[in-house]
Amino acid sequence: MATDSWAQAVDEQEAAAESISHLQIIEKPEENGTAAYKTDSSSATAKPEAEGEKSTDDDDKDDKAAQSLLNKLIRNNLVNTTNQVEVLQKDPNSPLYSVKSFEELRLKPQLLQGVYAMGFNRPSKIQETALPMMLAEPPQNLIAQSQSGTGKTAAFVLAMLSHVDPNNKYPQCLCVSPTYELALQTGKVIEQMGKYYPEVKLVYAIRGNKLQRGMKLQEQIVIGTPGTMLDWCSKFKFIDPKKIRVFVLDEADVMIATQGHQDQSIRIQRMLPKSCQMLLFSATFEESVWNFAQRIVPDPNIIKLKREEETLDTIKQYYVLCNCKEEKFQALCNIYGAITIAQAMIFCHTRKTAGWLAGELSREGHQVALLSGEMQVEQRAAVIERFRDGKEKVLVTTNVCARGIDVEQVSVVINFDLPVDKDGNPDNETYLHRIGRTGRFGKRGLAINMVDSKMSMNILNRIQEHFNKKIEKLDTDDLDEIEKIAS
Ligand SMILES: Nc1ncnc2c1ncn2[C@@H]1O[C@H](COP(=O)(O)OP(=O)(O)OP(=O)(O)O)[C@@H](O)[C@H]1O
Repeated sequence: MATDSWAQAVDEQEAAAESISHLQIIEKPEENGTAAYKTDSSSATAKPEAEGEKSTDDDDKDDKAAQSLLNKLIRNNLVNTTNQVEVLQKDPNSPLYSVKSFEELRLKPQLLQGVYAMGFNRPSKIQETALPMMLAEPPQNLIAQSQSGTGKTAAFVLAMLSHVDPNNKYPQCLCVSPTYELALQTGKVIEQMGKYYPEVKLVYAIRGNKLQRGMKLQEQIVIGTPGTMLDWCSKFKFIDPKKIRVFVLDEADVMIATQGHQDQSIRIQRMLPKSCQMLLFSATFEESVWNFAQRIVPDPNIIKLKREEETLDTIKQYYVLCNCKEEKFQALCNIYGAITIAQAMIFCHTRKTAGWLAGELSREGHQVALLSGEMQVEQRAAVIERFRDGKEKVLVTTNVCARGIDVEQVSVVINFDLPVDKDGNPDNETYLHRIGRTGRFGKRGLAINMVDSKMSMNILNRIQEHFNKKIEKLDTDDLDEIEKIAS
């Protein structure tokens, strides 16, 4: 499986490189690169199912690199937020510039053309402040945090492309990403944005991309994973770190979740000149990320953009009392029999239950999509896209996609199993993620929780208390009552 996807990724990469001939992988990864790829991308492929009814939530949730890649694959536009950016300047007395248009940035015409060709009309919220800082002379260091999809990648790609001197045939920008697949995604953005700037070339420092000993890279931008990047700078000396002008560390929160990446990144950073611009990006900013960020980026400007709060205000919440999963399924059939549901997402605690439920529902004639942790990220993205396009009306899943999919188009969310954490306590955050809406999508929604034991009733009560929002009881044997909830 991994071998196929490796081959496919290389094929796609090569096709892209051919169409934009100036940006290319300099060598085809060698055969033994496949094993290395597996190591590098282990976090992006699903782990085999554990025996029995163990929850899959933990491994799915912890698989940050896979989640991040999934988000990138299924995203079709910018995530807008109404929140304001928080800015902490290195020098609080220096004026703070913010731009409302790309013209104000005085970009090279080729780059402005690339930006517009990507369909960007104006800078995103984070870009408004981050871009002037990144493009300033002398260069300023930056730590930026904002949720996935707010325009961070596009921003640092533009900064890298602006800072390289295409006349100099050696690496000037290094960008490290947590996995091979994530590096490829960033590479694609560089290719798109640099479409009209053919002098600038890109190379991937990823395992499997073996270069001849003693060679010196001529590409101006090197993007890759920390281990290979470090080897290329120190062991093999393909890159002269002293000539690097911009160092980007992307997805810092994902990076530190992988053993060794933190140290490797710090070792790369130490080889760079003092004058090198250091940029670090992260979707979240817990203590550990912050500590790491400070080691990578000296004297930083800091930009933070809070994620839009989710709320249960516009959601009608119900629970149904059952005794076993068969009864829960029957309750579900009754609900489907009574009200018209355009699209629903159904969450189960285990892959086994999800698989069983999807089977039962399709036997009843529903068009069902199943999203499960053993699927590769690309397969998950394909399932989500089909569901988004309305090709299937019901999506049965474990937690894997709760964060990846825009649920605003889904009118009904069913918790076939209530979300609990490792210790069996209510997972309020996941509950909110599954059924909540952000202020922007004020549409009404319906959430139905299936309760099948005293324990799950207790969980439900605690969730209810936590959010201080009543969850009404629903009798699914009473058709009239079900009909009322849809009104
Ligand atoms: N100024 C802009 N105008 C319109 N679309 C934009 C703009 N900047 C970025 N985008 C698009 O928005 C989406 C998200 O951008 P980007 O990937 O840069 O965000 P991100 O914060 O880096 O998220 P992630 O870390 O998940 O990649 C992409 O499809 C990108 O092409």
